[in-house]
Amino acid sequence: MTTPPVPSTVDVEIHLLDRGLEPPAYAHPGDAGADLRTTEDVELAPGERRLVPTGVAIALPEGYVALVHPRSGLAHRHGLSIVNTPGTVDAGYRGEIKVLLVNLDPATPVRLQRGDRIAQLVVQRVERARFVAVDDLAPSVRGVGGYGSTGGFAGAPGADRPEEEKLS
Ligand SMILES: O=c1ccn([C@H]2C[C@H](O)[C@@H](COP(=O)(O)OP(=O)(O)OP(=O)(O)O)O2)c(=O)[nH]1
Ligand SMILES: [Mg+2]
Repeated sequence: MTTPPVPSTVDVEIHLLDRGLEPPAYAHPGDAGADLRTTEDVELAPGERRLVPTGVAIALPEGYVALVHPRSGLAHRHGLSIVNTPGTVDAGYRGEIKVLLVNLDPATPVRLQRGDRIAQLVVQRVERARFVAVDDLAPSVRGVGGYGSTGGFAGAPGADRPEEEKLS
């Protein structure tokens, strides 16, 4: 019988700037994102965006990043998203993590109360690139094709036109 692998964890220092709120937490074992809460009551009109505080500051180890992702349930039910999704929290950042919320619903305001879970923080390893200048890039199968070069969806306007024509 094989033993299940031990989940990978990393210690991340956290400073709770608002001790009245629950700290970020994973809702289930195996979840990638730990939920972040708003410290404030917030009302967002349709189309409005707002930088919302979470009351949390962290010190990531070098070689890690924390990404601020929307919560899919709030996006689905209320059209609540994040303008700069996913937000990037650098390893060297010691300030309060904030969430740039946007109400994408065309008609209905979003009303959040202090303590509501508004986003999720995904901590992951990240490589730093050493950029090496060259005159010719290594060839690849894709080459310079992008922006829909492999096709879109069947009902899209112009879907019957050749791929090269649609790109120009
Ligand atoms: O959703 C986010 C995104 C960023 N930040 C904080 C942490 C991050 O390390 C810092 C800078 O973010 P970013 O590099 O994305 O913004 P910038 O516009 O490039 O600002 P800067 O010039 O400070 O790097 O802001 C957040 O709290 N929440
Ligand atoms: Mg930056």
